[in-house]
Amino acid sequence: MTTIDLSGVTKRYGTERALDGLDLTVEPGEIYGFLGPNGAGKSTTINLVLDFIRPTDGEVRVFDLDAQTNTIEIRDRTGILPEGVSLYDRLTGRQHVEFAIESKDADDDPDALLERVGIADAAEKKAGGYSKGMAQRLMLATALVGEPDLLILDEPSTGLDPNGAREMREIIREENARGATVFFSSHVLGQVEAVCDRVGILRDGDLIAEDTVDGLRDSMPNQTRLRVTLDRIPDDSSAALAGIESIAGVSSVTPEGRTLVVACEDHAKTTVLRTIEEYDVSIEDFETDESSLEDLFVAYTSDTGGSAGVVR
Ligand SMILES: Nc1ncnc2c1ncn2[C@@H]1O[C@H](COP(=O)(O)OP(=O)(O)OP(=O)(O)O)[C@@H](O)[C@H]1O
Repeated sequence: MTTIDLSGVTKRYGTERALDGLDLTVEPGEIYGFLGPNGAGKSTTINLVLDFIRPTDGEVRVFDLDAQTNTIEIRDRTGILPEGVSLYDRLTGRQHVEFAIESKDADDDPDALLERVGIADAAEKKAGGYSKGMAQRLMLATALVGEPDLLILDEPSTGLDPNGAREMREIIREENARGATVFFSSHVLGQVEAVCDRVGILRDGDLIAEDTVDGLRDSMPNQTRLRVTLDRIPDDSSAALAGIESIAGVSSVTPEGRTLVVACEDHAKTTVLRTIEEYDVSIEDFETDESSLEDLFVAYTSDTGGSAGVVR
């Protein structure tokens, strides 16, 4: 059985093509991270899986069932954390969970679910008064109702503080250990890197890379991250950043106080160091480390970035 199977899926909105012949397979028991910049087509894919929208072309199957003809069974077996909050302001947290339990004909304990997502204290509070993070936690509680076979999480860390994001990762792992398949979309990469078995990178409606995080790293062996500490911030720091960013092989430059973090191909390292010194600053220290998924993501999805190619 395959949990999610899209084959040759194209979705057009008028003349806009959101997906372009997408083939995507998620196996049972996987935690699959679906990455892509804004507008890449992630939410469109999720909406197709749940039959909220229909493909212009191609086939969408979930649990080996046709997404269009077996929608109710698919939704019954799936827990969904949609992008953006959709709560009823006048209902309390517990009422939301109770409603989800009733709709799924499940027998979960609403208080246990609220406790699990860390908002037991706010069970009686109306959702209209929830903070963004609390709202996101409540939506997660409703997604967990009925021990779904598939959890679909669209940008799950939205609105969460670092603690909330860590707790979200723990819940994802627990759900997976129970047997759930997890499919989540994100452009926040730390989340994905920490929990995913496999990652697919979507760009302009096309899956441009798909592998384990380690596999993606191996496919770009020359990609490293350079941390350069300067004696001071250059006078014209934006010109310095632009100058470094324009070097061939550099995919991103991030200033962290007096330290510059540069994701680049190996061969560009010397040019990066030389270019930095042109801005009248001295390099106090530098170190290189293995590229993070974030660097790979930038390299894959930016027009200027590195030598990223298609690895599928
Ligand atoms: N209802 C719609 N009508 C017209 N165009 C749409 C509609 N929904 C999405 N699109 C377009 O389809 C493309 C893919 O959008 P989608 O929302 O799937 O991207 P995404 O990867 O989820 O982005 P984000 O990370 O910003 O949520 C975008 O170019 C978007 O403008």
